Amino acid sequence: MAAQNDQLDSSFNDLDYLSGFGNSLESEAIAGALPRGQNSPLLCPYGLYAEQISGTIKPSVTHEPFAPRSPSHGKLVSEFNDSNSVTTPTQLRWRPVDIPDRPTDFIDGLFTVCGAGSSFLRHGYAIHMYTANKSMENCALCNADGDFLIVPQKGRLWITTECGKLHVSPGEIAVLPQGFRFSVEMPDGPSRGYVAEIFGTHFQLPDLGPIGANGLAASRDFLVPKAWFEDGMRPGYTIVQKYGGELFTAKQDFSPFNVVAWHGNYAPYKYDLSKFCPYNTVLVDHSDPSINTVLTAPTDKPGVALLDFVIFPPRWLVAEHTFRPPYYHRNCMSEFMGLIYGGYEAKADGFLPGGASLHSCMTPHGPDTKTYEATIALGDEAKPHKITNTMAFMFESCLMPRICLWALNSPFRDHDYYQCWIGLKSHFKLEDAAVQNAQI
Ligand SMILES: O=C(O)Cc1cc(O)ccc1O
Ligand SMILES: [Fe+2]
Repeated sequence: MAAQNDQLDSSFNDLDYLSGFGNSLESEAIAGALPRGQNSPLLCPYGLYAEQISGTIKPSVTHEPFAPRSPSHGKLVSEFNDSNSVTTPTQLRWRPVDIPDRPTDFIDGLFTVCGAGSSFLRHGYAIHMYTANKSMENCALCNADGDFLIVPQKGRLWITTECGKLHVSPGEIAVLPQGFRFSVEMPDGPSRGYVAEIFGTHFQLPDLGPIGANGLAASRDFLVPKAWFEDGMRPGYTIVQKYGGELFTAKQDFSPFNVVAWHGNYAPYKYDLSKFCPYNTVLVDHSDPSINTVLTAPTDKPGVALLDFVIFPPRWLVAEHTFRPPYYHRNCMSEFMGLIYGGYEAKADGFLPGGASLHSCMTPHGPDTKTYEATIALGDEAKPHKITNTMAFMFESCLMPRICLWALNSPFRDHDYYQCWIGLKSHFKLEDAAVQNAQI
């Protein structure tokens, strides 16, 4: 490899970021590299090419034609229909999927669980998971279908993008908008995580409404990489293009991470979930989980999300004479849940870090029997209580998901999930009601 930034090997240590959500930013790895006063000068500084999305040493078009990737991947879906997925209103749950022993990088380890709509029609979403153990080598992924929101559950991800480097640990998330080329290193080896992909829109911060100016995720905690580039020949470098859920490859002889400077408000970013400032009830009742929305991808209907990313972080539970765990419910949104670490307040067992559950539109769900009974046994004596060591999350959509067959038939599927509610007994006391009514 020829001339590169000095700190290539240590470049993920002590990374410095730009900050702010949706801000127009600019970054130069070499001072003076950004064209000033215009975007397309006849000659750019230092002999660079200007390119929309990036300002590069060589434009990204200089590659050989794309061809279907071999071996084909086969487990990524971006248009959900009866050729690749099925529907069921049944409550679904999965144990954490084992991380393979065979060398598997982020691309090979990625598989779709469920989703709705179509990347071709620019409306919908896909929920994927990955289990992998090795860095992508001499290749970069470019997703033409949509934006990726990556939630690592195990193992750090060192992500090189055309805008620079992001160092993402479990407990943090990264968003890689449509069209950016990126490469994922896995410094910890065995790694697992969740990915929400949205078609046709981008994530926003939720409107804070009556909360006012402060709270939930703060704009300044979203971190954007600083420009970083590498120069020189990289023979046999592969660009993997995800297009319509299929993967295509094209060869080029240089690294795509050759962007010396960039500006604009379209950039990858990361966010540390521990920075989230949760709001909740301070007297009675249980809030709708949308109160804990970190990011939302809207539809054209105000207030109806294509995909909300909601978290259940450590927090105080203080509500009086209230059933504090999530209430029993069925609702118009479909809820995919994952657990990054710890336990989840509605499930005493069976919902494990790295596992997942899906409760689709109008499918009833809620706390398992053990959680219900423990809550009732504690009764109204429950003091303010802090739930700690927990980070669960939900991808919630107004579109009804179809489920990929490999997820439905997975050996990690918990076929006994329904048993967690079967023991819920009727506590209805008809005699008490009769006595009370007689007294009136
Ligand atoms: O179903 C779930 O566990 C998610 C959820 C949590 C909560 O606190 C209230 C409603 C809800 O859907
Ligand atoms: Fe729910």
